[in-house]
Amino acid sequence: MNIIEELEWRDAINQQTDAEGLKELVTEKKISLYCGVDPTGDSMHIGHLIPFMMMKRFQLAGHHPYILIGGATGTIGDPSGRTSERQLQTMEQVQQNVDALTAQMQNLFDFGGNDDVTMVNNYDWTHDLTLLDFLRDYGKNFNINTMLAKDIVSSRLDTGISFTEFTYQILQSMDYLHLFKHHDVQLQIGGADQWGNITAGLDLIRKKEGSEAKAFGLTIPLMLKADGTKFGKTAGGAIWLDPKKTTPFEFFQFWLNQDDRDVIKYLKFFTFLTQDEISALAEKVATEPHKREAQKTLAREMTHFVHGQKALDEAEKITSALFTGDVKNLTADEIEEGFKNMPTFEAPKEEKTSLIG
Ligand SMILES: N[C@@H](Cc1ccc(O)cc1)C(=O)O
Repeated sequence: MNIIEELEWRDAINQQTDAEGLKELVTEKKISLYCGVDPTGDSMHIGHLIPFMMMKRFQLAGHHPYILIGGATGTIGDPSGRTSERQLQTMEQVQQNVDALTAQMQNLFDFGGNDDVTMVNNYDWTHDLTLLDFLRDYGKNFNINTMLAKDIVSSRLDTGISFTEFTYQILQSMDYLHLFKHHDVQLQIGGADQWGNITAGLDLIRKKEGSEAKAFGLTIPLMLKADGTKFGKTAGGAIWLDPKKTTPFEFFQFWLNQDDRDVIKYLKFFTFLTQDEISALAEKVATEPHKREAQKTLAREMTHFVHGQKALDEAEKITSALFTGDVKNLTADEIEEGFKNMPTFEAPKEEKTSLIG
């Protein structure tokens, strides 16, 4: 199974520009690929994590990921998936967020250690570009009609979109061109809402580098829950990677409480477990669902990946102490945290049948 076939098995592909071509390329050679994130906040949440988990899969298969932090694009703001204009952040805010996200990425990928990963910031090749060069070298290759037809823009035509946000797709396209030319990056991946930006980049590459240029795009599906509610959000808000915003115990509980109907989908999508390991867990969901083996494995794998072994041990310790009621070895803080984050189970509603009438 090559990496693309593996992603297909994991149901992790939404759209691809040339499925056969990409399969051929990844079997032929080790490629470089990239995915970007904008520093719009000081922490990623689990939604952001998804494309980077896919990058990690490529890396484990021997390919070379480039992680792009959008120090430039973050000063503009991607209009994708939004119904209204963003408020601009100050340059200082953007820089603080770049630092915070860089540190988080360093936790997930082992830079300078075993992981073969490169981190780049698009501010580096964007900040000294003059307005005239921008218009002559890049703007000239973008057709307004094509730009208007992209979902990102067309969905905003009623409410309005500034020239600044309208231009965002050009900035992201410049990144792909830059990485293609200077680092031989041949694939960009992103969430489902990135399709318009990714294909804009491919058009630019073909215009500047020739129609034969071998570059590809791939998006990852939007995660849906079986009960129809939004994945990754709880009553308390998003599930953050920053342990100060979502504690490792809360993070662990989030995964532990997934529905039987979703858990196998998430194991495939989020963990690095093999096909055989996941089939064995699917069997357990079917035969002994009360043991919640699949959920426990999901919670362990994810907490370990994001927070490491020590935090996982701690989360498991609080969970099992609360479960058995044996809390004497917990500190007051641990007990308080446990209770604060205890899942609330809704009692099944009794059917009321009226005896009269
Ligand atoms: N637009 C992407 C982030 C990004 C920025 C620059 C890029 O070159 C690529 C991706 C997002 O909002 O998720």
